[in-house]
Order: sequence, then C-alpha cells, then structure tokens
Amino acid sequence: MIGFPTSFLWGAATSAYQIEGSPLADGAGASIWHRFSREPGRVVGGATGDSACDHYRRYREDIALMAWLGINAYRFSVAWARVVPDGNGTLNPKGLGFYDRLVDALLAQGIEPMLTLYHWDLPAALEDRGGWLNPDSAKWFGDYAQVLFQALDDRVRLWLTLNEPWVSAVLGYLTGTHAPGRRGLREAALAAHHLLLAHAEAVTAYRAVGRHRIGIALNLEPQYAASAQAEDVEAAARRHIYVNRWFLDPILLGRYPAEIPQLFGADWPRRALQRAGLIRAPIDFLGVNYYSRALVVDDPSGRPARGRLVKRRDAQLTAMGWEIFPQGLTEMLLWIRREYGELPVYITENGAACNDPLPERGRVLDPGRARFLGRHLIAAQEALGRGVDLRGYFAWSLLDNFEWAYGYSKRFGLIHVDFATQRRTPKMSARFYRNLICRGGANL
Ligand SMILES: N#[N+]C[C@@H]1[C@@H](O)[C@H](O)[C@@H](O)[C@@H]2O[C@H]12
Repeated sequence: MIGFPTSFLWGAATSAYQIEGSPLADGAGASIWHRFSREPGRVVGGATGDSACDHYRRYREDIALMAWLGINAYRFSVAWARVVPDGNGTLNPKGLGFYDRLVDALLAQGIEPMLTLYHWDLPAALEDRGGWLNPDSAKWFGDYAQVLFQALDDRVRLWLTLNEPWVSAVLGYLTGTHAPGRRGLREAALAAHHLLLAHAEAVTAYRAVGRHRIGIALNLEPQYAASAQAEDVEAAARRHIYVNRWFLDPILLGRYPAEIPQLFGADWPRRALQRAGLIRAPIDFLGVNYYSRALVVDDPSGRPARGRLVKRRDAQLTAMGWEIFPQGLTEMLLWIRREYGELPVYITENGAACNDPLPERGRVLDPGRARFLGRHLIAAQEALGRGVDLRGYFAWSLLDNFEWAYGYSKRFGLIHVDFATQRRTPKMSARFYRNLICRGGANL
C-alpha cells in the first residue's frame, strides 16, 4: 500500500457556532443558529451555542492542544455575523480581530489554517431580508468573502467557500430541522441555487485578489440499493443524483443533472437552468466530508428522490446511527476522479460520534473512534494508491462541540469537553491520531 506523501496535511476540523461561544461578544451580530436554537423544541435539551467550547476566549489553550496533537493543519470557520454584524454593511474590527489573532497563533505553531467562509451560521439580519431565498444573497456572500480575502489572504492559503450547502438547503429549507427551519421543496431548491451562485461569486472574487487556493466542502455519500430489485436500484440512482450530483455537477461541470428538474417537478426554479453556467467557477480543490453510505429502498412517497434509507441488521453503527462503512470513502474518491477528472481533494471531515465514557483519571477510552479513524485512513490510503490526488485529512472534530439539533448529546471530539467546567481531556483516539501523525501515517 502506498504511503502518505510527506506534504500530506494531517488536520482536525471545527466550525464557529459549534465551538466558539460568546456569539454576541465585541459587537457581533446574531446568526440564524443563535435565533433558531432559542426556539422551543428545535435543539435537544434546549441547548444553544452561547457557551459551546468557549473557544472564543480559550483559543490559545486549544491551539496548544493542537500542537500537542501534532496536527499540521486546522480547519475552522468564520462567524459571518462576528465580522459583518448585519451581514452586508459595516465591518466589525473586533470580530475580524479574533480571526486575525487565531490565524497568527496557528501559524506560530506551524499549523496551516484552512478557513471555511460559511458553516451554516447566516447573519440573522440577512435572514430577515429573505436569507438564501433572496437573489441578492450571492452578492452579500461575495462582499463578505472579499472582506476576509483582503484581511487574511496574506496568511491563509486554503479557503473553502461553503460547508455542505446541500445540508444548508435541505435541512434548513425542506425538513426544517436546521436553521432557519423552513419547510418547502421550492424553498430548498431556490436556496440551493443561491448557495451555489454564492459559491461562484466568492470564487470569482478570489480570482481577482487571491494568491492561493479555494474550494468547497461537500457532504458526499455513496448510495447503495438495499436489494437487486429494479425499484431499489432506481431509487438509489435517484438519491445519488439528489445527494451527490445536484451540487457536484454545477460546481464542476457548469450544469445541473438533467434528472434534477424531474425530481423537483413544478418546485424547480426554472430560471436556475439558464444560470447554472455561472456556477462553474473553476476551483483549486474539492473538500469531501465523508461519514457513511446510504442503503436505499424505493419509496414512492419520499420527496424529492422517492427513496428511503434502511440499515442492514448486522451493520456497525456510530452513536448517530450511521453505518461504519470505510470502503465507501475509497469508492467515493475513485468515483469523483472518474466522473470529474483530476482534481486535488482533501477529506475535510471524517469522524464518528461515540458513546464515550466520562473521563477517569484523566483518560477517556474511546477505542471505537480510534478504530473508525484508522479504518477510514486505510480507505483513504487505498484511494491514494489508486491514483486519487488526496492532499489531506481533517478529523471531525478537534473538540466535542454543539452538534446542531442534537445539542451536546452527540460527541465527535478527539478531545473531551466538560461543558460545565470547560475542561479539555484528550481521548484515547487523540493519542492514536497523534501517534499516527508522528509516523506520517505509516503502519496503519
Ligand atoms: N452530524 N454531524 C457531524 C458533522 C457536523 O458537526 C458538521 O458541522 C457538518 O459539517 C457535518 O455534518 C457533519
């Protein structure tokens, strides 16, 4: 098996609303998650990101932990409303100052920053103007991106425009289980289209001022038919279009899959097709967020893809109920290369929620997470050996954190966080990852 290149990035990932806390500190504006998490019933236990991991104040302690872990890269997101409180207008120097200090502190430890411009926390003031349903949203995002390019491109060399826009559109506008909590197929399709236009706006803006590399992080999930029945095979094919190609094709090919308007029917924004060509602003790399595969059966009632997910009885599951399926990562990476050509790829998220025990004598034994990471890194290594231009791996997540609608009930961290005391405890999986990084990924 081929080894990992010496230039390989061994990282960990987080996002602003999930770890920072202090959402309104120093002039920051509210985000849609600050508002959504306060609505009764939206988040398990009524949890909010008000404290989270208190990273806004403890970032130096956390960077010291990153240095201990031995990672050479760290993926984080910027809270848009911290930097531009009303989303499109006056800059908040104190908000930008936090990220300026964060980047400097990372570089001082030899840790490469990978900056995500948007990880689901739209400024609430822009939601009041229609949010991602407003055709102006792409320009709002481009203006915001420009602010960060000007301020940080002298030190940030890896940029991501959006994190999982499919989740933003589907959970935020179709199922309503994420902020802003809207429920409509037409809204989801329109939000998705504007998110894609926003991505292109930022990439185009970057080409004018940026000196480094920019991409996007997509949630990609291989779809398998639960049986050889034609209807299940067709349902898996429909979901493959819905989950994977709906975003990959416009970003990389400049056109929506022909099947997408059929899936959405009358709810598809017709004008979108004419403007799809605008979305293909060439990117420098693709971020792949991989967690699991989907096992699909036909379900005529399921909108829009008419497929339902099932689990094999003998499947190994994480605490999220997701099947542990590392071979799906290899297959997805190889498929991307076959379908879209040579493109540098980073695994921008991979990790597992586990039912970790509480810390005991300074240790948290989470062998399941260590095994998950090891198996997926072997799968990544397999893809490398078969020609995928894989540049790095970011474990999700550095810290236990606010898991969106699950609140603090699901723990993905390499490092345990006691949210009452904010005490950090590296788990067994952190030590596993640290040792692996020390070996450059050898002897997996
Ligand atoms: N759920 N889950 C874990 C993880 C979530 O915490 C991230 O914010 C998302 O980018 C992606 O969904 C993956």
